[in-house]
Amino acid sequence: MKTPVPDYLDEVLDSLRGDTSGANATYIPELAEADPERFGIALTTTLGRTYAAGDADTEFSIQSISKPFAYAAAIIDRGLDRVLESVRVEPSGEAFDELSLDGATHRPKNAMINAGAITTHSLLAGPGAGPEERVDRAVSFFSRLAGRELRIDERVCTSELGTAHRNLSIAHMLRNYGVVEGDVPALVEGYTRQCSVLVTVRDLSVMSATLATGGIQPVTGERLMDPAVARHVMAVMASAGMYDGAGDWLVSVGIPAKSGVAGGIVGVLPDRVGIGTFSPRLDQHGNSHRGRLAFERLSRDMGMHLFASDQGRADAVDVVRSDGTVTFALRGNVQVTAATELLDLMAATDGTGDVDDVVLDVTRVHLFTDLGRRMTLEGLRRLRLDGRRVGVHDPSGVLPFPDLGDGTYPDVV
Ligand SMILES: NC(=O)CC[C@H](N)C(=O)O
Repeated sequence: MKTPVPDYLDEVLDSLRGDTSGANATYIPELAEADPERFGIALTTTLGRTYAAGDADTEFSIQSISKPFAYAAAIIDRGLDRVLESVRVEPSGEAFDELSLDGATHRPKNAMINAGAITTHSLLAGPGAGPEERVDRAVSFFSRLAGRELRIDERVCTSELGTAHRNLSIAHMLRNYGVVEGDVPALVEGYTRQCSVLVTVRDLSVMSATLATGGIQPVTGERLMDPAVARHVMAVMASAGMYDGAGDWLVSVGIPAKSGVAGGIVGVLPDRVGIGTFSPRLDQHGNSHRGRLAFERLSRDMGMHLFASDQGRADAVDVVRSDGTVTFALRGNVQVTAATELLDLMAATDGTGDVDDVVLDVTRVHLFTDLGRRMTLEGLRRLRLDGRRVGVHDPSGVLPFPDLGDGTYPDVV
């Protein structure tokens, strides 16, 4: 059998291909030259599977889609408090390139508009970092998120730097108010290099799936950020990622997202999927027109709206019984839903006198929330009090030090 998911994605692209509304960005001359017919989509689940259709392997510059990921890196490098001192988390309702600062604090309103993103870039790689280190930090972090070595498109970068007057004026304004320090042209060059990293929709979907899992790259299994950082970034994407179209996007698509002027859009549905689309013609907000329509289709057809209440989560508990052993295999993120399910299933083994051993298999768990962990361990503790032998199978260490509350641990199996 062949999975029908790529066929579905193909159908989505085919149904939208004829819509040629909008236009390539022209303020970066190199982008005006891009083939406007390109159209690609990819979707990566939190379990690490990628499905793609159309121009899924075409590279384009990441542009503003770099902003949420650079923001995550800055929070990792400097700590959230330090970053919040420089950049606020309020939606601006303004265009991406607005010469915008909060009136009272003279701070950029969020990290998704250029003023905030230039500031974020200045915070990369620690206090003493120079321009090159900041760019290296961005490129290497993006590469780990994508799971492959990414590179900068020097032509796009040079092209943008030739006409970067607006970003230079934003950066001078930031420098004037003491929001950023040091050499302004070098800062704008670094930010522009960050925006010129080449990606495909596959890369974008894997990068955003890493936010969806709460910071674990779902293909390589590497933890790249704390769940709190991923949550913070997704929340800011939801409120400000689509600039002055953010409210409309959140209502009609309902997927936290970030667009770039080269025509990419990245979207993330926590605990479920990361999505990337690419189509160069932009609407009046500077967001890809057909990309938006593709997101609307996915949201509608696949029930992906963040606030839809009728959708199951990827998290699940499988129960396998054999010869006196019952294995509970957990999957996804273990929070209140999966943990209550697990406890109910554990309680149901009570009546079965033929079970001696209980094994908890957490091989496919991305993370335990605090609550999920406490509930799971409490279930194991109670099963042991009932006279069962309990063991945990945890090859990747997602449930470290599973103290059952009395200083003892389950067996390792
Ligand atoms: N919206 C965007 O993608 C803008 C990114 C572009 N590099 C700029 O700073 O103008």
